[in-house]
Amino acid sequence: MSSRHEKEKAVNVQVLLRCRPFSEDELRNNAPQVITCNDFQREVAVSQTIAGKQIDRVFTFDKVFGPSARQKDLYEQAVVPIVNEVLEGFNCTIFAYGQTGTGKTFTMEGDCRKAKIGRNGKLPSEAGVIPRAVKQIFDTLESQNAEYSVKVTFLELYNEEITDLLAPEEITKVVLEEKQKKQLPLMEDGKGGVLVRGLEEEIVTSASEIFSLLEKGSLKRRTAETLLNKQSSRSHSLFSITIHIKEATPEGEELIKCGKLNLVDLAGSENISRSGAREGRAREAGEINKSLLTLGRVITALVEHLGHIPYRDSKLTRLLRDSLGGRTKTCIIATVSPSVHCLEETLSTLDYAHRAKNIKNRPEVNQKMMKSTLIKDLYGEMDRLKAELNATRERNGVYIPKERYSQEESERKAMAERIEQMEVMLETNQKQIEDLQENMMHSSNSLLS
Ligand SMILES: Nc1ncnc2c1ncn2[C@@H]1O[C@H](COP(=O)(O)OP(=O)(O)OP(=O)(O)O)[C@@H](O)[C@H]1O
Repeated sequence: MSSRHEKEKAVNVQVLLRCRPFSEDELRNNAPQVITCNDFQREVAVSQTIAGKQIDRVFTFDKVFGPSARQKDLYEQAVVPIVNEVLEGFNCTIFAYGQTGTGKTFTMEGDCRKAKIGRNGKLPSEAGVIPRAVKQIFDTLESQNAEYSVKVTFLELYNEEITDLLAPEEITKVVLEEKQKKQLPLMEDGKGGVLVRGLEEEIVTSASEIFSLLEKGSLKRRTAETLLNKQSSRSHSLFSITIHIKEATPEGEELIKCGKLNLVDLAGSENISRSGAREGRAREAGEINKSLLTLGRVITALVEHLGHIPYRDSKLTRLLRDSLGGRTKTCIIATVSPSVHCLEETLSTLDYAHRAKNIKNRPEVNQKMMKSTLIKDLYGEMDRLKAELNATRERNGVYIPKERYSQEESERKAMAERIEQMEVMLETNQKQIEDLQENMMHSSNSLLS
């Protein structure tokens, strides 16, 4: 009975396909088109000529957005319901997956510099999922006159190292290299999840505040890319928004509802096939994208119902474990190019995305917390931070308990006073010796004369 009930609650990961328009380069080279999208039928057809024969393959997805689909269309049809669920207290994740240059960043961010809200309160047409979600969240919260708090984190994962894109320090090569050595570690949070130790959590009060943080984070990402010779197509970025909303029960009890939205721009998917083909050499060159490979393995293990799911094998899958087979609602946006030049990668993206449709999650609304419980949790968090601070002191300097510090400090002061007294005594004694010597000189001179 309970297993049937469990099955009823299982929800498949939603998978959308977006095909971008031809780029200027592809148009100039008259690249033949091999992809045809039928948005209404939710189908994508791939035409290939193998040994003179035309072979068509058709894939069906939960939604299909062809080259003429606008940012607004994708957002309204696919993301608005997801953000509403976050506001209802669910955790939701949206991944962008696809070959480099197929529009993952365009879909997730759009052009961030142009994504600011204009004077009329509207976003520009090229704004992507992140700015639109931010706007929807604040518009809803403000229209509900709700008491709420919103906090965001923004991190980059490159070569299994986590960089905080919201950390405040100045961006110089030295600072960045120093940071590369001291990567933020992942820790179990004791509730079955993980947390990134030391990650900045920014409390924000308006959409425009988030836009400037995003801009700062993206700038930091680009600067690091140039200074450290990184390749952006090999890094993953994770932008998370956590919302707490206060509600009152009819009995007047205060409850806190919590929802979280994760927006993930993955590394270019061609990195998996390439690193897979030349795994040994790629690993040496630091080219292998362990997180992307493990993501693929986790998906395989989930859809083939293998006993062991290798979440712990990479940081990306540890961070997003709950989004893959867990209690989070998940959506994957797979991006492809229409051109023949990308055919091989396009087919691999389509196969991968199609397989991911079989992953089942069991979304559960987060339990509302009593305000007093939340405060208790926050005290717990403060204790944890204090312990971390102590640990940091221990590592970076000499840490001694306060009592011992006070005792040693008063001993040090007493000693300094004694030294001062002795210096005065020494000076007086020296003066007396000099006086005596002078007197002796006088006496012997007068005796001689
Ligand atoms: N749907 C679209 N409509 C118009 N232009 C698009 C679309 N998708 C992508 N582009 C354009 O294609 C180019 C490549 O897109 P983008 O940088 O988003 O790719 P990407 O998949 O994020 O690549 P990378 O993995 O290197 O980060 C950009 O110039 C972008 O503006």
